[in-house]
Amino acid sequence: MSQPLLLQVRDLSIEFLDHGRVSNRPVRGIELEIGQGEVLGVVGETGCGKSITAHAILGTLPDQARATGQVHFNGVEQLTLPEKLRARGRGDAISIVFQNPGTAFNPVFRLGQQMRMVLKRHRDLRGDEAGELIAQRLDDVGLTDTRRVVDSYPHELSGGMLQRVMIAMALLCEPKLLILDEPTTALDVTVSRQILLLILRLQESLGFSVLLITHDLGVVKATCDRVAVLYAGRVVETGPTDTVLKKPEHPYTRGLIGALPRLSGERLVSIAGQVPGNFLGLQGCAFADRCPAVVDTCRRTDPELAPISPAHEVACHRAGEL
Ligand SMILES: Nc1ncnc2c1ncn2[C@@H]1O[C@H](COP(=O)(O)OP(=O)(O)OP(=O)(O)O)[C@@H](O)[C@H]1O
Repeated sequence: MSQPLLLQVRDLSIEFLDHGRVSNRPVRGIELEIGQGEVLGVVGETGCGKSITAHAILGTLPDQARATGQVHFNGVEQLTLPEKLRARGRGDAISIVFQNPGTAFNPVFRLGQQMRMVLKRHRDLRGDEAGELIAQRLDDVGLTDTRRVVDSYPHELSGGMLQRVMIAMALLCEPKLLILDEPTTALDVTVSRQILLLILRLQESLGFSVLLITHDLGVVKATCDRVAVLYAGRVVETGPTDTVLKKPEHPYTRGLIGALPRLSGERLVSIAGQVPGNFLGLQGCAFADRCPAVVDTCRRTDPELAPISPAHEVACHRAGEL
């Protein structure tokens, strides 16, 4: 990576506790890096630990969860910081846009009021100054009838418009990192595409970094500089998007690529089997039961993430052989 590092996640593990005992370990030693102005895609099937990793980075894990490892943001370790000092608490550092805009807003306040509350809390801005910035951000996201938008309640706008407002709101405090958790899953294909292109355009002009969580490699291909493929709470392959998609080394990544829709109309090949329901007590490689290239070693030892070429890392005993 050529850019200076903005986010570095080292050996992040997350456990859930039930009556003082560990009931699940959905994240098991995740490693991620994002450079300044870079777009990183985090991809994997449902239940692989994508969202919960984002919550650990933000410092918004549920009370019964415990995170270990390191999350360095701008060189400052976040996991051990008091809540108020965390990057998330400052508003100008990390913002998040969730999948479902319908539940992200307070239904009883007009959208303009909600945006003003954000500016007052995080930037101590109010009055005309706040109004101008809100109008500018709404214009940036393609909502030109700003008066109507700020006077609306959330239920008065379409899903696509609300998603744009959510992006505008997330950018009000000029974050250095924008986390997008399946930002367009709830939208139809055309609107989803417009929103992703919009985010990329804003990312280029405003210069923030993006962590894009998705289960769709097609979206990663169209938008991300680098990609990290997650399986059962671990990164199994990571590298520049072009390299990983053209020369995938992990059988799981190959499976995800095989499941992408083709223009040629070829039949989709989905990966047989399912992600394990609970990752506690897993032995060996978590993908072994679904892997077409499994050998004995895979069932005994969990492979480490290791470089296979500059900037391209894979956690597979068979990497380079297949
Ligand atoms: N509040 C919770 N209590 C207990 N376990 C949880 C909780 N939230 C998440 N988990 C566990 O963490 C696992 C990973 O969840 P996560 O939401 O991060 O998956 P994901 O990869 O983002 O999936 P999706 O694409 O469906 O959002 C879940 O399968 C579940 O076992």
